[in-house]
Amino acid sequence: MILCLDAGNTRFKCGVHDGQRWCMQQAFDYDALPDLANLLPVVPRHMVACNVAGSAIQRKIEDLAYQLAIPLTWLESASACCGVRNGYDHPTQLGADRWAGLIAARALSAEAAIVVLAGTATTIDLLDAEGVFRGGLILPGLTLMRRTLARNTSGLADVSGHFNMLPTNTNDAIASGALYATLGAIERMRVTQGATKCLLSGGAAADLLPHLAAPIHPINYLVLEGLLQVAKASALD
Ligand SMILES: Nc1ncnc2c1ncn2[C@@H]1O[C@H](COP(=O)(O)OP(=O)(O)O)[C@@H](O)[C@H]1O
Ligand SMILES: CC(C)(COP(=O)(O)O)[C@@H](O)C(=O)NCCC(=O)O
Ligand SMILES: [K+]
Repeated sequence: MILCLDAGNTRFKCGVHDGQRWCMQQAFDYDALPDLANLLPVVPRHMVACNVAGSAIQRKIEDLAYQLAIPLTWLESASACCGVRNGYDHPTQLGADRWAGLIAARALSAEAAIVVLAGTATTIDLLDAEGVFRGGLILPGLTLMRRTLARNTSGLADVSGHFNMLPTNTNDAIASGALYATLGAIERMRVTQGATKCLLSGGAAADLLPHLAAPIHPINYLVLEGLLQVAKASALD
């Protein structure tokens, strides 16, 4: 019984796996973290976590493990793990959530793939057919793009608009601009790297999905799948 926890900059994602299947997979606001023990369907035996949200969140996750009285394994980016090799100049600089996403992608298939995590930031990473992470992009996420425009202009507000190929009002122009920028980066990565297969995950994935060309594989909680692989490789149960 493994508790997998992915701490992102907006929310944390939590999954409980019983060795056969996920008993729970859910995204929570950080307010819920101190009480998470009461929200779990079962008592886990181990926790595997990754965190890109800073040291205060790290301490809260450590407190949770203490409260549950279970060992906590942190996933940190490294040179290699679970059949993936890390091509970053400094492998430990890579966000642990991206590393988990790449590990999950490799476990799902041995084909080359673009891994897109659409969260607070959007990351677009290339995993080649040999399991090497070759490099990737970091963009502001869709919400962050819209919010940044609103914060830094006097004429634009953060009001949700709709996607339009040729927007004719301000709100749609902002929403469509953020989508075009993100879709353009994904498609350009696919074309220039010759890897058309694309795995898509993250809280904003649903906004991107209708606009991306096949083959596109939406996967809920890809980072949790990567953490589970790490748990399995460490023979945690
Ligand atoms: N209920 C929600 N709460 C927060 N963000 C949401 C929600 N539904 C969709 N989103 C979108 O998902 C993004 C957060 O995705 P997530 O994968 O949880 O990010 P992170 O891993 O960075 O915390 C937000 O920036 C927003 O675009
Ligand atoms: C790129 C990120 C900010 C994404 O964070 P998220 O959107 O998941 O909250 C995170 O993976 C991070 O802090 N990475 C470290 C730098 C890097 O990956 O190069
Ligand atoms: K992300």
